[in-house]
Amino acid sequence: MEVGFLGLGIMGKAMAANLLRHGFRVTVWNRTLAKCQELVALGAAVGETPAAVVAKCRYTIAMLSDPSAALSVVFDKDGVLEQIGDGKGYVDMSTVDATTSCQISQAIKQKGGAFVEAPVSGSKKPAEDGQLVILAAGDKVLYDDMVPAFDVLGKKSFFLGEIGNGAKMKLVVNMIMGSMMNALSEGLSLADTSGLSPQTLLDVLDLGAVTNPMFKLKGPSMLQGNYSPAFPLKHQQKDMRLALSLGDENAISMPVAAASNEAFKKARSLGLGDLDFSAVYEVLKGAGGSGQA
Ligand SMILES: NC(=O)C1=CN([C@@H]2O[C@H](COP(=O)(O)OP(=O)(O)OC[C@H]3O[C@@H](n4cnc5c(N)ncnc54)[C@H](OP(=O)(O)O)[C@@H]3O)[C@@H](O)[C@H]2O)C=CC1
Ligand SMILES: O=CC(=O)O
Repeated sequence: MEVGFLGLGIMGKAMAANLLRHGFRVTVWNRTLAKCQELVALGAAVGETPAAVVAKCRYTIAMLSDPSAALSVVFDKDGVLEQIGDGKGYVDMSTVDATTSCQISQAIKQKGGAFVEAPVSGSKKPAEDGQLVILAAGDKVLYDDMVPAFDVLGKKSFFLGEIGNGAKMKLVVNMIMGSMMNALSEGLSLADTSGLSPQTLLDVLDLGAVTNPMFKLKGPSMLQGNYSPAFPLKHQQKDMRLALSLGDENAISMPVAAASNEAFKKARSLGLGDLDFSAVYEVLKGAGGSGQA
């Protein structure tokens, strides 16, 4: 199977490499073209523009930072729309809002192409290991065509029906994840300032009802101040913002998510946006704990 791949950031690079490892022929494009070289070394071909990739490949996957990047790659000059058409499929796996996804879907369908949104749950390591959870929606025929690729990229894929449902599901999941990260950060800070060992807190949490892979993975590195980015904080804040907007549209009160969003915004204002989202701990330590914000 030949696929195009647009966007070689933390996730896109790992996902495209995984497809190559599993025998897919992959043509890559990245806004900063130099980043394609690592994939070329693994056997990828390079397309000079998104349009060139779509012209060459029947199926093209995108993994881009946010709604504005997702729209730009489709609608701008040399974008996906210039070459999409009958018999071609476009699969956007970026985390965006439902409105962005619907806009892309309508434009692609108008040109005769097929569209699936397929954001993923799971971070850098699951992307490297092909263990993502894929939250797809849109054209069912294209979804079925993509199953061999989804089987390589993920451990499970859900087909959620009409366009927008994948985007919304992803935002709900990440809203919960961001709030949990804030709760963990506050707990570590409270333990520390009240004379308890934060490491012992992690050990206690791990044995009780709230144990989870995220606390297990992130907790120890947070205590070491290691925020090497797997999931950049600026993207988590984008997801909180988009989830809150979904809450606004549906008149759902989300005080916990709103407070968490404020902490992520504060972290961004302190220049922590490119670090891992667990760096929000630095803000919560600064708010009352022993650490420096
Ligand atoms: N990291 C993670 O753990 C996870 C991330 N996600 C989601 O996946 C998406 C990608 O995340 P991640 O790989 O971490 O992000 P990165 O910031 O590492 O990569 C972002 C990618 O988007 C490209 N890009 C940004 N702006 C534009 C633009 N205007 N036009 C064209 N390309 C652009 C970047 O190109 P360039 O190299 O030129 O900057 C890069 O390829 C995001 O939506 C994120 O929320 C989902 C699950 C997990
Ligand atoms: O979007 C981030 C993730 O870990 O999932």
